[in-house]
Amino acid sequence: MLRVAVPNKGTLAGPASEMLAEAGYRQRHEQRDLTVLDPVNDVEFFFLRPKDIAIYVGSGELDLGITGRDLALDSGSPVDERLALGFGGSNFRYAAPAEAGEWSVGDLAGRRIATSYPRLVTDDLARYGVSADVIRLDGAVEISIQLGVADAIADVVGSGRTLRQHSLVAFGEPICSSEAVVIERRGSDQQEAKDRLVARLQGVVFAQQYVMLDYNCPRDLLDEAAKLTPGLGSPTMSPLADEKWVAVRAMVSRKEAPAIMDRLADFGAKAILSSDIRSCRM
Ligand SMILES: Nc1ncnc2c1ncn2[C@@H]1O[C@H](COP(=O)(O)OP(=O)(O)OP(=O)(O)O)[C@@H](O)[C@H]1O
Ligand SMILES: O=P(O)(O)OC[C@H]1O[C@H](OP(=O)(O)OP(=O)(O)O)[C@H](O)[C@@H]1O
Ligand SMILES: [Mg+2]
Repeated sequence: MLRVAVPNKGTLAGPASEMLAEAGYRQRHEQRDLTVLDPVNDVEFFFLRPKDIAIYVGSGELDLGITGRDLALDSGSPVDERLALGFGGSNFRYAAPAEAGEWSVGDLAGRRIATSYPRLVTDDLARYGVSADVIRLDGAVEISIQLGVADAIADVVGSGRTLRQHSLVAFGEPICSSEAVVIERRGSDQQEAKDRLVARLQGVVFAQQYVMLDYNCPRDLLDEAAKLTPGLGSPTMSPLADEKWVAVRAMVSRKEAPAIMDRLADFGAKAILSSDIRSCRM
């Protein structure tokens, strides 16, 4: 049986479970449940703290895990990234008080840097050849400067609201650009079962990036229509009762769909419909 780690709380927990459910796996109904057995798919899910997941997967106790790329890197565990899931996006960045002027990474030399991700920070400072005092805190890192235990911080930046609230300004290149990822242990077994779960999740990730467009197109404009909506292979075209018209169906990128629909309408297509795709295998 495949053993898979899923975040039990925090930013990644809800979307991770929703994505697994969409991929056809049984998920917990009770927030407090720590395990869920899915006998149909021969998988057992373990609901763990996001920070601990790479440790369980890296030790070989669990076969796969969903966690943040930043957390996986910070764990130092021997895990590989199998799939990026497209949610939980953030940047891990240095920040310092706005009133202290413009900082660069070199200015961190000899300073105290508070963070919940000490390995990420230590490794990054080493890349710059900067020697500083890394102070490990569990959370609420943004307040540490105000409270006098640090001169600068390195933390997760999502919307940037928390930094602004504490009059902090990010500086330097992002240390890590993160999102939720599926990780596995380097060189572990159960390859076939792992590939199946990853393929199912890939199908959901892919489906979320596309919509299905259906529209009726005048037959003499089909070439133009095919250029606008080439689909992934080629668009499906079916005759209609009225011979002058053809029904066209093609997948298009979700982001580009509204503009493509405008252009289809402009050149005379009718009954242009966009619908969600829930999952797919390409
Ligand atoms: N706006 C955000 N705030 C916090 N984490 C985010 C955000 N966006 C994405 N993430 C990602 O979520 C993961 C951290 O999750 P979370 O903060 O829930 O865990 P935690 O800090 O260990 O738990 P907790 O905050 O409950 O102690 C990281 O991979 C981080 O990059
Ligand atoms: O840029 P923003 O959208 O404001 O989000 C970033 C903040 O969210 C996270 O905190 P979290 O809620 O996980 O609390 P924590 O600091 O206790 O981990 C992170 O550590 C930042 O503090
Ligand atoms: Mg957090």
